[in-house]
This record gives sequence, C-alpha cells and structure tokens, in this order.
Amino acid sequence: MSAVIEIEGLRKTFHGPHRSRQVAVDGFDLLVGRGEIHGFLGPNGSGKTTTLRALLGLVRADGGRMRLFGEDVPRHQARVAGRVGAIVETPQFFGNFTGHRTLRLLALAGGVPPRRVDEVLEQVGLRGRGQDQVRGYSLGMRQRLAVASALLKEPELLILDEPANGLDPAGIREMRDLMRDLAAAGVTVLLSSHILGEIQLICDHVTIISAGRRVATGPVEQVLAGHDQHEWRVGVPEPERAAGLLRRAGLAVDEHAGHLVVGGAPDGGEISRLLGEQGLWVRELVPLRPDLESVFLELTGDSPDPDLPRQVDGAALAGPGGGPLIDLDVTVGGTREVGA
Ligand SMILES: Nc1ncnc2c1ncn2[C@@H]1O[C@H](COP(=O)(O)OP(=O)(O)OP(=O)(O)O)[C@@H](O)[C@H]1O
Repeated sequence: MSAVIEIEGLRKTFHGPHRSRQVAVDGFDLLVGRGEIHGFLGPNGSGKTTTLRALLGLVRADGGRMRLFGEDVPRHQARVAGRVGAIVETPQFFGNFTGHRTLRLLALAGGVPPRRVDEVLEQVGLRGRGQDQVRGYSLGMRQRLAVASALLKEPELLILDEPANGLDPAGIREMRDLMRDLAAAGVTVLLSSHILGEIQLICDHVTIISAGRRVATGPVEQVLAGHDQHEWRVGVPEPERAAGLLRRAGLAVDEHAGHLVVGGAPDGGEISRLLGEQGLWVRELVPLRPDLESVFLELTGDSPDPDLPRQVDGAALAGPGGGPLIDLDVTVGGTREVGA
C-alpha cells in the first residue's frame, strides 16, 4: 500500500491564559493508504480538528512526524498543496455571490482553468443552481459548494472535517454518494465525523481517536470483528430454565423480556444444541454484530455530542476585518474560543 497520509507521534498542546494548558493531541498516529475512504472518528474535543489543521499546516505541532504523499510536512507543504483539497470547519461564503461566481473567483485565484467550475458544479450536483445566490442555498448546498471549491484543483486527496454536520438525511445521503463517486474516480478521502452510522456506510477504513490518542485503526470490518463479543439474541420457551442451562455450560446470559442475550458463543449452533438436548427448541437465533457506535462507545467511553460548540482557532485564516474567507486549498470557518 502506498501511503498518502502518514502521521507518527503527533503532539499539540494549546496554552491559554493563567498558564492553563490543553493537551489536544497526545502522540497520535494515522496511516491512510491511496484510494481509501478513511473515517476519522472521535468524541468532541478528542483532537480531530487539531490533527487535520496540523497536517494542513494551519497550526504548528509540538512534536511528531507528518508526511503527505511521502513529503514531510509542514516543511514541504508547498510541494503537495496542489494535490490536496480540504475543508476544515463550516466554510463561509459571500451570500450575494452566486455559486458559479464564487467558484470562478476561486479558480482565478488558484490558476485553475474556468472550465473546471462547471465540472465541479456538476460533480457535486449543483449545476442547476450555479446561477443562484449563495444566500438562498440550504446548508447541504453550501456544504456541496465547499466540496466543489476543494475539488477545483482536481486533488488526489480530499480532507473533510465533519462534512455531514447539520445535514438532513437526504443531504447526508447525497454527501455519501458524492464521496463514493470521488473514491471511484481514484480520490483518497479522509473524513472526520461523529455520525458513526455514516462512517460505517461510507468508509472502508477507520481510525478512532480518544483524548488525543489513537485507540483503533484498520479496515472497518476488521475493527468491528475485533470487538465481536459473539453475542446472540435467543428466543426460546422457558427462558429462565434455558438461561440456567446455558450459564452452566459456561456462557454469559442476560435475560430480557421475551428473549435472552447469550455471549461468548462463536458458534450459534452450539446454543441450539445445548437447548435442544433438553427439549427446549430455539425459535429465534440472531447474531448481534457490533456496529461502529458500540465499538466507539467501548473505546472512548464517550458519546459524540453534535450540539457542543466547536473550539477552533480560525483567526489565522480570517479575512480582513474577520470577514468571510475562502482559500482555494483550505476552507476554514468557526470561532476562536481559546482557553474558554
Ligand atoms: N485554539 C485553541 N485554543 C485552545 N484550546 C484549543 C484550541 N483548539 C482546540 N483546543 C482544545 O483542544 C482539544 C481538541 O480540540 P479539537 O477541536 O481538535 O477536537 P475535535 O475532536 O475536533 O472536537 P470536535 O468534534 O468538538 O470538533 C479540545 O480540548 C479543545 O478545547
């Protein structure tokens, strides 16, 4: 596998007023291979945005090593900048510009041929709305416009921080289809999100971060399999007698109204045999596979809270007078809440 992103031992501490310190990233590792759609999961405040910002040269790391396409960054950021499209935080756009004009200006600024504007509008499904003012766009359309801006340069790597944030289910589905189309076209995608079900549906690989450290990584199926407790939902007459019998056979049993949950049984046939031998005929035997949500909760002990305010220092990239800013390679929004 040729690696597109390599991060080893990344560390970053923020220093606030009164000597307060906030360790945001604490020796974090990340490896993303070419062509992957890689999910980057973690609870609020676990260090996702800081990691992405460090990787993009928007914040200076205290330690560790980062490479993009094999080039050390931030040292050689300029060499790879044209190959990376990124959206970190909800981008801001000028409301009275049309989507088309917004992208045309960005294309001009970035030396991108104007024909790309129509191409990316088509790609993100905004072609029919390109001549409408951005102020009339829904949140989902703004997100797509942001992705379009990141795609102008035909990047080989797309980094998106919470692209599905605030989208309704239809918007999320559209975003998912777009990610899949991009991956099919050979683009590597790194996607941070707290929408675990979506990550499971969209991504082939995942890395989970908790308190600034990596707690799991690998192909989604492998990460899930590593947390399979071999549990089964079992429907059986005389559940109390059945539970006692299974416990005596060394299995973990939880009794629920109308069914049992039996753990520690890699082979469901074993449950059925144990019960059948005692005249208890199983009427339901369903494997309970872990999903990313249960793995995430087990590993991080936290549940992602979509409503918590985000804490990101966007000042370095704010436009004049703190106004909206759009950068061709990196689009950053959000408010500064240092030491809050
Ligand atoms: N500019 C800053 N100044 C001070 N502390 C910061 C700054 N940026 C981030 N932090 C702190 O660093 C930690 C990691 O924040 P970060 O934004 O990277 O987490 P996150 O995983 O992206 O969270 P979320 O999902 O809420 O965006 C948090 O405790 C946060 O408060």
